[in-house]
Amino acid sequence: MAVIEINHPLIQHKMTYLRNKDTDTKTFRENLNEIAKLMTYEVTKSLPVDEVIVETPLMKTTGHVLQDKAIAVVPILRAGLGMVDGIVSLVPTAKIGHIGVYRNEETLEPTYYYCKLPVDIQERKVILVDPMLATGGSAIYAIDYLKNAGVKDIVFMCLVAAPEGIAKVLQTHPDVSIYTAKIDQGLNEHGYIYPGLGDCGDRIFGTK
Ligand SMILES: O=P(O)(O)OC[C@H]1O[C@H](OP(=O)(O)OP(=O)(O)O)[C@H](O)[C@@H]1O
Ligand SMILES: O=c1cc[nH]c(=O)[nH]1
Ligand SMILES: [Mg+2]
Repeated sequence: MAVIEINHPLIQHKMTYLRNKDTDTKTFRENLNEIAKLMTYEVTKSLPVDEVIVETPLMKTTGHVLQDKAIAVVPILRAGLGMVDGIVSLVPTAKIGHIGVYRNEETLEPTYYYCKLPVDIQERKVILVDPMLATGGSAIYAIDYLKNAGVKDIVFMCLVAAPEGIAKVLQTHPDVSIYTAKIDQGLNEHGYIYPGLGDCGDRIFGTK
């Protein structure tokens, strides 16, 4: 499908705080969640709705509600967890799955370690989330896993994407749209996105 870079002043403002190496853990977490929330408005633009009758204090009228099995949010552990609250605070009907994948520091290959998905996930549009799209290895692994579980409709939401990772995902999964807050310049020799924001999982959880 496509890569959509969501340029919005509020997102740009908050991204600058995420990038700043001196931003403390609490502020980092708050901004990450707020950006995910702002991006959700864009990503959910085409969610299906059902027509219902609702009674106001004056009269009956028709309204619309999100279809019951509309979406599932699936964070790629750990850093994806930093986006979940912001998203589900806007979409209360969303179910949540988890896929644990970490990148081997030497080979940069994705290493799978955990997964739990809603039983009806194949009936839902899945918003797969991870703040960072670097080589694309983790995202591609997770998309493969979801497709093997029968999921048909997947979009990928991240905050910072390297051109290399975008190309890899679009090449292997052209049916998956990528929503990102920023397309950055590239990857350094350690597979980190530059200018980037460092190791996102470690900055969210203070593990380094
Ligand atoms: O596109 P890739 O080259 O796969 O890199 C991106 C992945 O790397 C980071 O996770 P990490 O492996 O550091 O695990 P963590 O989120 O638990 O820190 C990040 O959160 C992505 O999941
Ligand atoms: O820049 C990067 C690349 C991969 N994973 C991260 O957390 N940051
Ligand atoms: Mg990760």
